[in-house]
Amino acid sequence: MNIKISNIAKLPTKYGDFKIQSFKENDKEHLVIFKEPLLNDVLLRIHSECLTGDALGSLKCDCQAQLHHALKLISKKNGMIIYLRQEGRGIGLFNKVNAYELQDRGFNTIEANHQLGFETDLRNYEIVEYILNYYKIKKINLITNNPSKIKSLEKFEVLHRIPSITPKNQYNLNYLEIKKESLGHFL
Ligand SMILES: Nc1nc2c(ncn2[C@@H]2O[C@H](COP(=O)(O)OP(=O)(O)OP(=O)(O)O)[C@@H](O)[C@H]2O)c(=O)[nH]1
Ligand SMILES: [Zn+2]
Repeated sequence: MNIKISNIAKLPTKYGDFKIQSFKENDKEHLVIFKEPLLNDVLLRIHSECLTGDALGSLKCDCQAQLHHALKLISKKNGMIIYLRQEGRGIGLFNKVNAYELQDRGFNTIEANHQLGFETDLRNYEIVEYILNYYKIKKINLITNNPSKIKSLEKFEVLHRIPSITPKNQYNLNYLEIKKESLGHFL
C-alpha cells in the first residue's frame, strides 16, 4: 500500500471541536476526524462517502443522519470517524447516479448495481486496518448496523456495537428495508 499521511489540523464544527488528518491511498483521500484523548476502547464510526447524502442531504439514504449522529456522539464521548472515499458502496459517484436513475425506474438499490454490471458491494476496509494500527487502536466500540463492517475488523477487538438508527421517510423506506432483508443489517 502506498499511503501518504497529512499533518493533523483543527476542525471546529457545529457539533464541537475535532481534529482531522488525511490518509492518501493512491488517488483516494480518506479522512480521519477525531476527538482526543482517545480512550483504551475507542468509539469508532467507519463511514463510507455519500456525497448526495452527506453533503446534499438526500433523503434517499440514511448517510447524513448517520454521519451527524456519529459526530454528536464523538463530540460527547471522544473517538474517531474514519471517512472512506468509497462512494456508492465502491462504484463511484458517476455510476451511483446511473444506479439512482435505474431506481427511479423501479429497481431497488441492489438490483440497480447488478443492472450496471457491479456486485452488490465493492467496498474494502484494508485502509481501516492501516489507520487503526497507525493510531495504535486495538479495542473498538463500533457505531454501525452493518455486520460486514464488524467482520472486517477481525484483527481488532470489537467490544460493543452501537446502533445507528435514523429517521425513516417515504424515500428511504425501501432502501432501509433492503439493507435489513438482503444485506443483513441490524435494523
Ligand atoms: N451503489 C449504491 N450505493 C449507495 C446507494 N445508496 C447509498 N449508497 C452508498 O452506500 C454507502 C453507505 O453504505 P450503507 O450500506 O448505507 O451503510 P453502511 O455504511 O454499510 O452501514 P452502517 O455502518 O450501518 O451505516 C455510501 O458509500 C453511499 O454512497 C445506492 O442506492 N446505490
Ligand atoms: Zn447515502
